[in-house]
Amino acid sequence: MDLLIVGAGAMGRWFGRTVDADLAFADADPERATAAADDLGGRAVPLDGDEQFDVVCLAVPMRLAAEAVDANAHRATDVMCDVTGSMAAPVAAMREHFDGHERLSLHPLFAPQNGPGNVAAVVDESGPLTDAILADLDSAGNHVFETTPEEHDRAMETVQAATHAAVLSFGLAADNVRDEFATPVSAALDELVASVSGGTPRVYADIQSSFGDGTDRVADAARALAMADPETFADLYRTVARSDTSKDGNEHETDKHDPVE
Ligand SMILES: NC(=O)c1ccc[n+]([C@@H]2O[C@H](COP(=O)([O-])OP(=O)(O)OC[C@H]3O[C@@H](n4cnc5c(N)ncnc54)[C@H](O)[C@@H]3O)[C@@H](O)[C@H]2O)c1
Ligand SMILES: O=C(O)C(=O)C[C@]1(C(=O)O)C=C[C@@H](O)C=C1
Repeated sequence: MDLLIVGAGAMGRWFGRTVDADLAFADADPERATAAADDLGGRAVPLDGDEQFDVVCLAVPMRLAAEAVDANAHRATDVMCDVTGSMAAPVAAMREHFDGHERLSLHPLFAPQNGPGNVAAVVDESGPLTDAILADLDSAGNHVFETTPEEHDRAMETVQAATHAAVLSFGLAADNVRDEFATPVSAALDELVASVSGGTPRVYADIQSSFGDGTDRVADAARALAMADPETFADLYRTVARSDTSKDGNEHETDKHDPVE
């Protein structure tokens, strides 16, 4: 299969490394396309070209996903897919601009250096080439699971926006203290702060813009904990503990709304 990857950044490169295809890269910054093609083997092509490919995969920033579908649909013959991290907007745009062809939305739930891992997938219209892409992801050691755009985007409020807000607000609030004072809990949180703050700021800002309801819930919960008298604090603490126990009982939902009754 020949594959055009639009957006030659971290995720575009990950997709190019993972899928067995003849690669071409296009990017708003042509030097990035050339660098990715040189590193991974393939060629750089103009962003505004008309050459067609079996598969076009969009790896542009999330806020540009829908317009990138519109701008690039004419360059795909068989498959459009995206790895932009949101699903409702690109899937709707692919239905509008690439009706009657194979369509796939993928979200690798890890930074490239932490893969392989879980990959959420909306197989909106399947076919031989989407099957081949999914098989390549699987062969690379990823766990691909099917979801819907609605379920995915809702889950991102918890696993991305709320998670990042909790970790980053700890990073903002924490004082510098001597390492000897670290507890197992504070040390684990320090590691998470380092991991989350080691990414690309604009990627994390886009996640907040898209899924920020999760952050509002974290802010409300932190405020409730800060205002609580000892009895109320203990109630809130038990609410979290109960929900964690129910996870051990094989309930995998992590999204608990309205923690404050
Ligand atoms: N980095 C991660 O850990 C990660 C993991 C999973 C999903 N994602 C998602 O993947 C998307 C890309 O993230 P990334 O980390 O690769 O970002 P990145 O900044 O490394 O790469 C994005 C690339 O897109 C290019 N670009 C911007 N606008 C464009 C346009 N209109 N047309 C063509 N190219 C354009 C940029 O020049 C850049 O090279 C984001 O939406 C992000 O949420 C990121
Ligand atoms: O650093 C990691 O491995 C991540 O999980 C990165 C992370 C995240 O923190 O949610 C960042 C953006 C992606 O869309 C998916 C995963």
